[in-house]
Amino acid sequence: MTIASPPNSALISARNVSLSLGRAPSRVEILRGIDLSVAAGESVALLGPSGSGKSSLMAVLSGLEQPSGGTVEVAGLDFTALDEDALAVARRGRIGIVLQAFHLLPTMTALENVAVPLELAGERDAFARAATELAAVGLGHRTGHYPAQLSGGEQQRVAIARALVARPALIFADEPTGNLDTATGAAIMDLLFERHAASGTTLFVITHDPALAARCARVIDLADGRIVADRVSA
Ligand SMILES: Nc1ncnc2c1ncn2[C@@H]1O[C@H](COP(=O)(O)OP(=O)(O)OP(=O)(O)O)[C@@H](O)[C@H]1O
Repeated sequence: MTIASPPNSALISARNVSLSLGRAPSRVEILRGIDLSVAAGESVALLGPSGSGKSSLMAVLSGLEQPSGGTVEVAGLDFTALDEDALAVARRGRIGIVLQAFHLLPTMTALENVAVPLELAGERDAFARAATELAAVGLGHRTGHYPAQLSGGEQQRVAIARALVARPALIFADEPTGNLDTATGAAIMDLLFERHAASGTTLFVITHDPALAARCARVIDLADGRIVADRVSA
């Protein structure tokens, strides 16, 4: 008789993940045997020197990039078995991504930037939900503005509203405050942590900022493509 293994309760489960890019002799080993499990509701900071592979690991865990080896499961779905289109569908509604450069569409208003991805996903009340989300990040009075008419902090709020509006279980943020002054950056992080606390959203944040890392319950150190420390935050 075969005994079934228990269901994997981790929200993110990476096993022996490797990533190499380029061809020999200039092939670069970016991730080397990453094993990582993140439970639903955790807040995780990913630290490490420049070039250690943080953004690459995030790209692999969020389904933006396929690893060269190993497996990545998110919410029980084997990302490594999916093609690009299926990955895009899998990310939709499950994963929100916030990057250092806000990546807003310059020809769309704040409201359209937040609503359009939802609308493309077939949500009928996309604009109403986008307006609610913009109000929640303190931009209810700026919905008709274009990105160029907004400050850096306001643009990042729009990017956060866009990431949160589909109510994803998992938020990835890659140095979300890197382009902002300290006070604005702290306010932006408050938004992400408020959502984490209120909705149990799992938060995975890449940062160089020790103060920001200390706000996460768990801190992972990456060096040269490997996890070298995985600890409870001090
Ligand atoms: N498309 C690519 N082709 C070749 N090498 C790449 C590519 N993307 C990233 N790399 C290399 O992979 C390594 C890891 O890059 P990555 O951006 O993941 O590091 P990081 O830890 O996020 O760095 P930073 O803190 O500077 O953003 C770097 O040496 C980088 O030059």
